[in-house]
Amino acid sequence: MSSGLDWHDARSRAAAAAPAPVVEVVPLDLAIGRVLAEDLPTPIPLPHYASSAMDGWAVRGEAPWDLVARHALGPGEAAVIVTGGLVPTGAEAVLRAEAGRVIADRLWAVGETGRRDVDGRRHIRPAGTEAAAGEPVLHAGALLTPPRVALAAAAGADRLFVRRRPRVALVLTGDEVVEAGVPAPGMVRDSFRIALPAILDALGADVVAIHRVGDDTEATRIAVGDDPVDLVVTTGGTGGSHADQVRDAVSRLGAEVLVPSVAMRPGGPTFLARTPDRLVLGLPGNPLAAVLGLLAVGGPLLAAWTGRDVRATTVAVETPVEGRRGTTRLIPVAVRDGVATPTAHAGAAMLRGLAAADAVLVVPEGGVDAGASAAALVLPWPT
Ligand SMILES: Nc1nc2c(c(=O)[nH]1)N[C@H]1C(S)=C(S)[C@@H](COP(=O)(O)OP(=O)(O)OC[C@H]3O[C@@H](n4cnc5c(N)ncnc54)[C@H](O)[C@@H]3O)O[C@H]1N2
Ligand code: MOO
Repeated sequence: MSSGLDWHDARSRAAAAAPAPVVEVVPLDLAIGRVLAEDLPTPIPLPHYASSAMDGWAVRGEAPWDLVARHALGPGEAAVIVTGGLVPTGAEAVLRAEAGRVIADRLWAVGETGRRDVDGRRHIRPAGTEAAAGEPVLHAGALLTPPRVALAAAAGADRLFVRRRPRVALVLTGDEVVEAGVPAPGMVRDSFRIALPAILDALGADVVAIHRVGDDTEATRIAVGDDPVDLVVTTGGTGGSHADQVRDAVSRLGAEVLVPSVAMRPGGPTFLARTPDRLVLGLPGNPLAAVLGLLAVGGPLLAAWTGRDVRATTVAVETPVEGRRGTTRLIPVAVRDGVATPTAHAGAAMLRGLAAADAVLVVPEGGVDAGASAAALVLPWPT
């Protein structure tokens, strides 16, 4: 395996490989977590009619008022109104229920509160105070959080134009991999079938097919090209030994290699290629190496593809972290009060280090001094 492409270059190339977004229309309940593809102007002002902010009476003119049941008030008239109710034309204020009293069919304002409600022309929410008709209330590229979808609903939307999530097939390679139970010596229990779809989901993509193949180039070629997907993520078989058939399989599909390997450790054998009809992200078989390859290269690819931000942060380190010449080191860290501590058992073939981590420290070749800050990848799952 060559030393690989520089970490930053690999990530830039991955981001640049993202295809133009495909737009689809989804109902509001399926829009949460998606990225809006077009600006959303509200067709109506928000609120779209003058409404009451309190339960009480809409009033016009001075007390006492005659109570009427009409949607137009003359001077000296009042009508019962509830919170959110349509304010009658001519109304100048809403007198709160607790600040008015009806005596012999006539309404009076009570006390200082009543006087303030009326004199201050209070508790009427005029139309258009939140947005004018035609004003965009959400912009293309917005991640559709629950309040943003609620805002779209308030503007009368039933469906939204969103970016389609990339469809992904997983191709898990390895003669020695078993999918259930306790593995015999020489066999390993699969780490990826459950974890990778969940991580890809968090990165904004949908795993729609999963293949298991042995260490066989032709079977791998067929599996990689099999499904109508946008991206294939493979595991194992990247390392350059005689059993590492994934690169050969992808080249048989006429692939252009975009990232041949990355100068990072672990995860260096990660590659990204483009066949005529799909992208292929090749992850190493070692579990930690695979997940870090996915975050390091798949992260910027899928961020650019789905219109989300690459999630990164900075953390401080208490003890110096050594760099490694020509390589970016990736170190799972626990983070407490902004200070990162490497987790134990973080070998490329292990999982405990990542299982205990809150972030992944990105150590440049010069290392990180004690007390200094360094970049860290944010893990796309709750920690
Ligand atoms: N001669 C060389 N050997 C290796 C090199 C190299 O450059 N030259 N690179 C090393 C590095 S770094 C890594 S990382 C691995 C990459 O390995 P592969 O991508 O080829 O993966 P495999 O050889 O198929 O498997 C490696 C390891 O991972 C285990 N594995 C595979 N699939 C799974 C799975 N689904 N769940 C859990 N574990 C899995 C597999 O059993 C092996 O133990 O190569 C180094 N060697
Ligand atoms: O880079 Mo490998 O990914 O060390 O295990």
